[in-house]
Amino acid sequence: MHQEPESSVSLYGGSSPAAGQDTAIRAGQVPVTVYGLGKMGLPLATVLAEVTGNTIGVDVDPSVVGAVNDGDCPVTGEPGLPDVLRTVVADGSLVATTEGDAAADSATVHVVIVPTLVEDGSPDLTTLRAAVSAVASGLDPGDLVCIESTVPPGTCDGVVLQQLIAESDCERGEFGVAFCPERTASGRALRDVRGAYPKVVGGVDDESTQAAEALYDVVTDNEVHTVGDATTAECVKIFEGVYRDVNIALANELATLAEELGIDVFEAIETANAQPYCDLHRPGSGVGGHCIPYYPYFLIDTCDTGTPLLRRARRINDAMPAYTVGKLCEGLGERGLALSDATVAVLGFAYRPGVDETRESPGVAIASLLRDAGAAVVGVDPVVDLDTADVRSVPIEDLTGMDLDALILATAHEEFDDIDWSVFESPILVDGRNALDDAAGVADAVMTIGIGERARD
Ligand SMILES: NC(=O)C1=CN([C@@H]2O[C@H](COP(=O)(O)OP(=O)(O)OC[C@H]3O[C@@H](n4cnc5c(N)ncnc54)[C@H](O)[C@@H]3O)[C@@H](O)[C@H]2O)C=CC1
Ligand SMILES: CC(=O)N[C@@H]1[C@@H](OP(=O)(O)OP(=O)(O)OC[C@H]2O[C@@H](n3ccc(=O)[nH]c3=O)[C@H](O)[C@@H]2O)O[C@H](C(=O)O)[C@@H](O)[C@@H]1O
Repeated sequence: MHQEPESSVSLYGGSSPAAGQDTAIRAGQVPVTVYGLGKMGLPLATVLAEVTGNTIGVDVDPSVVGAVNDGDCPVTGEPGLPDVLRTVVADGSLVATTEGDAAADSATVHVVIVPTLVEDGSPDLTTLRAAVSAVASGLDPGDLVCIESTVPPGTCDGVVLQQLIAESDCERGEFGVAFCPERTASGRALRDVRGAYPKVVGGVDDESTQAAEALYDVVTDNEVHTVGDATTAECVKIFEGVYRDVNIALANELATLAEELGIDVFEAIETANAQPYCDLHRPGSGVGGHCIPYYPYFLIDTCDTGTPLLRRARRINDAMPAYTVGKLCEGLGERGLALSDATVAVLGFAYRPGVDETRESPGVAIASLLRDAGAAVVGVDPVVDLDTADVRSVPIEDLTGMDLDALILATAHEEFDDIDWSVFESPILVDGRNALDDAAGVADAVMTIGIGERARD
């Protein structure tokens, strides 16, 4: 499957001195297989192909594999990625396949970056285990397995390592396992993978850490931060995520206080953040994606130690879609209208601007609450194909001809900046992202999360 170098070089077990490993990686003597070619896996596989010249990408979705092998980029919204992908496919540095077992056979480095989702508050490692099974089928002594999927603490040591030993012919100590988290965000993935931030690596043993350090020293333009073990590295990634969730919850709570106090919370936040000891986040209609809303459960559900703050933050953020709908009800009530009699447009189903992802998305939750209350709902999103049965999807331009009682902005896509608000007959606007200041002059009522009545006047 991989290009057959004169001799494959293993990174684990000291078969080549550290100095030689860099050269071997760049010479294509370290064949790499990446499992998962999604929003993060494809940019990662592309960069690994750039630096190793000998990378295979595995995905279970034949359409993804087909597109990649045609040199087409199935991941949207990533500046620069289509061109780099086309180049590494054309020169043979990257080949995609659905055949995980075969791709594992010829690799000496295996990088796993498949989804780790949460079902009913519990982390679901089914997909991770499936990818690890493919790795096990081709695992050889000297191989290195790097887990980049975000996982609960203890997964590399307690799940991945054990599964590899059970499902391969290798013993502990013959191969390496390291956790090497992706500190990457959609929309800037290529830049982030190449080294916007230091790369963290932590192995199940010192040799794994050193082997992973050798690999990522070649991949990142930034530093490689080694930590004591894989569990510490897993915690680094999750701590970053729960820090964000808790701080967004704080911002959301302060926003509701600001409305009672009649101030503009954004002015207060911006002013407070002007000194280095404060980093208040932004309040809004909710917290979406398959990362930030999920990561707290990687601690809540897997640790015995109580996590009341993480739980409370999740409840506060999960309540923001209902809070947003509640503001609409207030506005409709002032006109003697009930939600069940209203026609409402929800602007934004993606969880954040420009990203084609709706998991845990606030806009989706808001539309569902509106429908449950009997409202007629239309949805508008420039990047997401709305295929929910109960929400009629309309292009932005069709909004102007519609008889709408209200519009709710759930996600501030830049395309919404061009909406001519003057064409609407005095609708109620609920601004979930403080992004509609242009509309204030024309809409009858703009109700912004975090801005009180007095501050609006
Ligand atoms: N999306 C993001 O902003 C970030 C995600 N991450 C982490 O990266 C991991 C992947 O996330 P995304 O790339 O966003 O997911 P995604 O949902 O965009 O892509 C996942 C890809 O994996 C494929 N796949 C599923 N099972 C597979 C298997 N057994 N073998 C091979 N491929 C398989 C799917 O077909 C899909 O193409 C997750 O653990 C996430 O926590 C980390 C940092 C940022
Ligand atoms: C700690 C951190 O900043 N993590 C980043 C995060 O990226 P992600 O794509 O999930 O976007 P995000 O900006 O965190 O937004 C998540 C959700 O939270 C909302 N959000 C975000 C920031 C904020 O101040 N207020 C707020 O309401 C967004 O609207 C969105 O619905 O999660 C990524 C991940 O780990 O998957 C991670 O790589 C990214 O660096």
